[in-house]
Amino acid sequence: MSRYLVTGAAGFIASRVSQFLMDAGHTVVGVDNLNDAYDVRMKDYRLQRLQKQELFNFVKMDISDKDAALALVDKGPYDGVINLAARAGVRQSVENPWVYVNTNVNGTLNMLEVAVRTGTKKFILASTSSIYGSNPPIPTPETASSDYPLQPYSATKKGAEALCHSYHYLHNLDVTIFRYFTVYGPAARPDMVMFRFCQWIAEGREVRVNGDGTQSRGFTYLDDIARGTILGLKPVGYEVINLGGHQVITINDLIHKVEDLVGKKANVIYQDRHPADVMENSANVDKARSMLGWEPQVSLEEGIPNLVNWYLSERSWVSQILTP
Ligand SMILES: NC(=O)c1ccc[n+]([C@@H]2O[C@H](COP(=O)([O-])OP(=O)(O)OC[C@H]3O[C@@H](n4cnc5c(N)ncnc54)[C@H](O)[C@@H]3O)[C@@H](O)[C@H]2O)c1
Repeated sequence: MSRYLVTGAAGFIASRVSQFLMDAGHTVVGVDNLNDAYDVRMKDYRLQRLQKQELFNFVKMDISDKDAALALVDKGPYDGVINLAARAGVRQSVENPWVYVNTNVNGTLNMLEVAVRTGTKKFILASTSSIYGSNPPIPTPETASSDYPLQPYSATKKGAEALCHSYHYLHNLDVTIFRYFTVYGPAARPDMVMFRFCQWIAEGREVRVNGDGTQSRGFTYLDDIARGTILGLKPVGYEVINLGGHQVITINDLIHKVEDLVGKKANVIYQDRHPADVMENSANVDKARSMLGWEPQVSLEEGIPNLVNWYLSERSWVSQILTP
């Protein structure tokens, strides 16, 4: 069985990736600094579930701290480093770009060093669809331009991707970069639209929508993303691969679906659209299909009820979670 270093392990995606790795019998060294980018109770919830399992070893640390990061060398060797820790989110990066550069660029550099210094052959980086800017071809292939990031978040991911390429070139590190499109599922990030809509509708709060709600998103279910990420552990050389859902839905239709499932009418307040928001996003996943044999399996018809039912079953505490 193998041993993987997973950063951001208390996070939405990395906690699921860690779970899937352990389900397959692998050991996970999970790293997270449990920062307060969003309500930390959500991170504690995910982490507690992982920490109940013997195959999980948690290290609380900041990946942007070089000395702390390099201490992970002594905890090696690893069969792969899966670097999913990041400051995520487009809008917050406009307000505090420094923390994004520290985590997403310096942190990735530190994890690349850990990989090289432990003789690790495989590195996975989480990147983002927002790297494609405001007007990419739809559905967006990996060949679409990512040369002109529109906010610091995308710019830091672009920098992280470039660092990965240099380590691949210099050290022959095998790298898979995943550009995830919008992800949703149980224990979702509270700053993202799916969680907010569930909470706001279920609790009778105002449902704030940026723009008129006609913008659409290709949502991808968490388990599909976690499965795809693990498929990316196979040797590929250096590849950038989209992982995204095959189904697109407008924000207004999403509200209607959640209303039906929760059994309450939403009190929708339409606000000005933020310039950092794109009108449409949807992934071309031909490359993931052909290189990894990956196919999204969970439809919105199945995935949205999974999230809403999770919310309702955990309502006693998730109703309190702060949604920025
Ligand atoms: N969720 C999405 O829709 C989405 C879309 C595109 C890309 N991504 C990328 O996928 C990855 C995972 O995203 P997520 O949605 O699970 O986010 P998340 O915020 O839930 O998870 C990230 C985790 O990393 C940890 N972290 C942040 N900075 C750290 C640091 N300096 N040191 C150690 N740990 C740190 C956080 O505490 C958090 O638990 C990120 O790289 C993100 O940019 C996510």
